[in-house]
Amino acid sequence: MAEAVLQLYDTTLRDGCQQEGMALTVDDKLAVARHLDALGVGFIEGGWPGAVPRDTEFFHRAQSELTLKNAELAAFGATRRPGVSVAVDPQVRALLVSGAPVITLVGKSHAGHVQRALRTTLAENIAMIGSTVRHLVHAGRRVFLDAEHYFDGYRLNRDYALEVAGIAAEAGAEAVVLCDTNGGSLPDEVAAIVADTLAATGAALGIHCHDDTGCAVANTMAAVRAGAVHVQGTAHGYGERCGNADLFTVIGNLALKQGREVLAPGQLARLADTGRAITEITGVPARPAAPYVGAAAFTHKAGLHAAALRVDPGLYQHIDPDRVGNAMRTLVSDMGGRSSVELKARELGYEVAAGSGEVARATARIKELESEGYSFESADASFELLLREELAGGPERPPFDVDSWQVSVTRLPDGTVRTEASVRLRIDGVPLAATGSGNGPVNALDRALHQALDPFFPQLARLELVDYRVRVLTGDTGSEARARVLIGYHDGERRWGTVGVDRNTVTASWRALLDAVRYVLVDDVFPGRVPAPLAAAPAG
Ligand SMILES: CC(=O)SCCNC(=O)CCNC(=O)[C@H](O)C(C)(C)COP(=O)(O)OP(=O)(O)OC[C@H]1O[C@@H](n2cnc3c(N)ncnc32)[C@H](O)[C@@H]1OP(=O)(O)O
Ligand SMILES: CC(=O)C(=O)O
Repeated sequence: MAEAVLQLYDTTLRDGCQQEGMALTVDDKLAVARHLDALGVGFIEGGWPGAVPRDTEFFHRAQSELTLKNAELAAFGATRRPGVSVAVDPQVRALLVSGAPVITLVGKSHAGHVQRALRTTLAENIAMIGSTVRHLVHAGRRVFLDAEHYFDGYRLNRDYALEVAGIAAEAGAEAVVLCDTNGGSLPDEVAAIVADTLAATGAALGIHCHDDTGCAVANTMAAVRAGAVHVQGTAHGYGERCGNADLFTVIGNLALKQGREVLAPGQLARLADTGRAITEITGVPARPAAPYVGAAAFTHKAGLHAAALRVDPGLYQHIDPDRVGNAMRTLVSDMGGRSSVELKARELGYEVAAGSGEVARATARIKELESEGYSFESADASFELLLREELAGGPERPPFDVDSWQVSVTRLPDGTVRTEASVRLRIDGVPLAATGSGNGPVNALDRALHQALDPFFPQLARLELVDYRVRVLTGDTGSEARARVLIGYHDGERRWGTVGVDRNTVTASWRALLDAVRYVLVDDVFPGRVPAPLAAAPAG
């Protein structure tokens, strides 16, 4: 028998927005909807018009500003209130006014919730669901019913849960979406309850899982195996408490592990980019380790893994990252060997061989420097400078020399604090000095360096310090603590990092600052570098 076509239903803009820290503007929501549509999901739930003013505005603006090519817009809302005629219920009316072609109603399927939260009778709740679905279908809308607390409700009172699913289907709901609202279920229970509900009602079933047991994706997959044909989830698993099922993971699993055609041909390769674009808009980072789309999903640190990956990337990767638009990355660290250095060097555009002396020496230096507190995995630029030294057979001629630098922090009588830095450098033997002030020693040193060097090297003007992290590494007994400073830069196109270590935090910072400047200038003094993208900015 042919497998049923699966409906992909995204609820990032409604349930995803119930996540702590998520506060999207209407413009943000419109932008996220465009990305989801471009990916090719079937339904985009935009919010709850009539309840949340921002969502009312979203649906209003969507009518003129959102042209969807693949998806249908769904408005979410509750069934009519107890004892109120559906025709006059203002919230039901707001759903129609939203203009959304699809309406997803939340209805209670847990007898205890009906009696205690809704404070009505079991029969009235059945009537609320039936009459609201019929009303909206009669008005020409496609309707889904989100059966809230379905799995817990089924465990409490199976007959009642089945009655809710049955009445919704009978009234015209296209799918009855079984919700694991509290997210407490496990995959075998979900599979059994979906299968039983399907057998008892014959309704088209959907699944909506929360991740409170860490099983939202597994539960979703189990439900599909058991016969669910409509799958709900959110980008990056955004959602209340522990989140929702991560729709990107579900899509990857369905498409690549089960051969289900959930997206149009070629669209799967947009998955990682869609994930990155959405995090840019929400400002809520995705987990680097998120399957398929995470920045670390195909990132390798262990030396033995790198050795095998050189032979065949499939030896340590479950899929080819290209299939989901992601990329393999290698990290260099003290846990790597020559193969890690070789792979990283190639990633950066250098042709080297693992057996070469240069690679062996770079590997040994990394191990030694990391034992002193350096960390190269987020400092690609510092690694590249080290590698180039080995490839060049010694330190490269610096584009400038440093004579001295100085920082002063002064508290003034009016209570303000002034931080100033001065640097003394030489370019081709010619001395120059500059000063800079900033909101702290690193900022002031950065400005002084720019002040001195930008007139000679205009390409430095693009360099922007975007991240500064300092970690104090407590020494072993008897040795002094050191500071490790990691600095992140952006030049408008690429992002990279440098590292410095010293007992003095400002000196460690200076080293990282200097590496960044040298990194930008090496192309001038050492032409011939094969341009290669540096580590992509992590999604989120
Ligand atoms: C599982 C889910 O995620 S469902 C989605 C939940 N999302 C949201 O709640 C976000 C939007 N919510 C809101 O803006 C508000 O809560 C509103 C507008 C819906 C309701 O606001 P208020 O009327 O002020 O009430 P309050 O927030 O205290 O909610 C309780 C009311 O909702 C009713 N209610 C609860 N569940 C349901 C339901 N499934 N169907 C219909 N009514 C419901 C309760 O009976 C109670 O009504 P009462 O005040 O007449 O007794
Ligand atoms: C409807 C919904 O979001 C839930 O039950 O979890």
